[in-house]
Amino acid sequence: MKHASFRAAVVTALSLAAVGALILLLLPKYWVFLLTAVFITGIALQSLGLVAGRTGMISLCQMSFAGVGAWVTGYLNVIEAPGGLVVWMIVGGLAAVPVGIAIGLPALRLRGINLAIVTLGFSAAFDTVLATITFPGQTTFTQVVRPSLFESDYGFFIFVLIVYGVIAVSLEFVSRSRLGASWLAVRHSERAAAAHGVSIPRAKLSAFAISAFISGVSGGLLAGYLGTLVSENFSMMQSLALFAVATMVGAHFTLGAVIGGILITLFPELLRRLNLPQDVGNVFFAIGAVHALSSGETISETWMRLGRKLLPRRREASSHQDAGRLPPSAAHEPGLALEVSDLTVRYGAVVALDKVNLKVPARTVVGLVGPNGAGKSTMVDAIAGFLARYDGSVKLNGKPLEGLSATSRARLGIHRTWQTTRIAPELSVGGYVRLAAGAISDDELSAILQWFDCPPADTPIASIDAGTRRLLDVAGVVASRPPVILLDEPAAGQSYADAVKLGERIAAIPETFGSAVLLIEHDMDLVRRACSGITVFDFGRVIANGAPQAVLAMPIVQKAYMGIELEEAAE
Ligand SMILES: Nc1ncnc2c1ncn2[C@@H]1O[C@H](COP(=O)(O)OP(=O)(O)OP(=O)(O)O)[C@@H](O)[C@H]1O
Repeated sequence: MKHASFRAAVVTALSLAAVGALILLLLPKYWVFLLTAVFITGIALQSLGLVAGRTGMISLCQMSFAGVGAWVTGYLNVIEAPGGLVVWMIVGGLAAVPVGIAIGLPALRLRGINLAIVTLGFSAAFDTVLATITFPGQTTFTQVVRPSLFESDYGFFIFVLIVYGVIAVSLEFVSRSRLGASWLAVRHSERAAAAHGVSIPRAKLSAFAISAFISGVSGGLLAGYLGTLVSENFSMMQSLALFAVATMVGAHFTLGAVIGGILITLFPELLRRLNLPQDVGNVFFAIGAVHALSSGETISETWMRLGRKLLPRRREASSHQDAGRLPPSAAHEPGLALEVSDLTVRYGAVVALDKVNLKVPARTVVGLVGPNGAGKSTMVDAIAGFLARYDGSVKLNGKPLEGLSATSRARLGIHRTWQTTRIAPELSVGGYVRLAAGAISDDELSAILQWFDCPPADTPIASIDAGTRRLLDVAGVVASRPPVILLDEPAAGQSYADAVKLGERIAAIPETFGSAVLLIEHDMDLVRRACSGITVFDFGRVIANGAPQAVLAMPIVQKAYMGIELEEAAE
């Protein structure tokens, strides 16, 4: 994993160095000056790509964060604070962080259009404030002093390119870390992210904070680039145009941020040469954004897809390394791992669970079966903390869980899978297992993936089929070796042979990893193979409980589950 981050970082740094050298060698000063703006805009786009592209939150006030950074940089320049532009723009970026967190707070509750309105409102308010207080040095025409090493336009281009590279490389590392994986997981499914113990508030606020910092730095760079600034540089319209371009190009890709920077900077230049009004650019950006949203593909993704077709095929996803060693079996408390007492759940008038009791001893696999609508998934939701309220109690190793969120329950040791997988397709196989399992060595990761017949760690999840994703879902929760694992129909979509194999694997989980498993399944062969005990639900009540063979032979179970009439079953 670290190697992949390092490789990506080196590729990014070398590409930027090569592009920078070509620009400096081949282009006249005017174009170098314009391209400096491309990379400054690219930095602002990277910041928006983080919050919108990676984490899935709409931010229509990104240029306001840049405005905060620029204002602070301008102020430090006017008072001749020590450190010069490098320090000023970092301080400017840091000043934007609390603003980013303040804007991120509504994002904890709001999504989509509601979050868009809040961020747009902030942008409009910031416009007014900036127009009133004006930029430091604006009225006295005090130029922001550039670093002495990078004073000329050529020098400042190199300076901006270095800052762009440092931010792009840092984002490469962060995006491959657990924090980066948690942003993608939150974007894809907040519930699934919480089930892995991801703190949704922390993921969202960290995305806003880091994004505001980067945007603030871009504002500081703009101050050094232009010398003096006016409030129009950071207006609401600028934020809207930035968002439209970020959506169109896919600003969370390094390539996308550069393409977006080129569009925003050079399109107005083209329009000026064609004697067309500048506003035409915004119309073009809006159409591009709508196209990207409706086609589901950004310009970067289109280019990368075409690149993959045109360029000679890289070797297919690597095969597994030599089998590593599985992590040791976890030593969880003996006794009852999970105890559910008198659990009642109502959805309005529907009583989904009615005073249900269930026990899962440590290091065992217990099956939970019943016809469709019997209440099995509701049971998993209640145990894992995904229901707003229920009556009764759920205990993990004897400790009541009432009042704890899904994230807290996951951190205490209840991990679950879902009936339909909710794995972020942008992650790699290894990235997903690390998100689900936390600290795990490369060897252990490889061994677990092999144990479940999952593809190697560097395989992109987008390239694997639905059945394999379900296996990966199970591998992720098992790799974390929690006291209790809840598997919701893991064999759905698997072939008979694969389901048999999966049953054997699930039966071996307690011995191999130390976890207890509550298994919901309709495949009775798998249940017989994997479980030491089963509980049968019908209409939200427990109708039978005991050893699999005996319970599945009960007439009441056969009638409820398989539709066999009592009389027939009794014969
Ligand atoms: N969000 C909801 N709002 C209202 N009713 C619900 C909701 N979720 C489940 N129900 C109802 O609660 C009952 C139990 O549903 P649940 O999904 O838990 O059953 P299940 O045993 O998991 O079924 P399946 O095997 O089809 O997944 C059903 O009558 C269902 O219609």
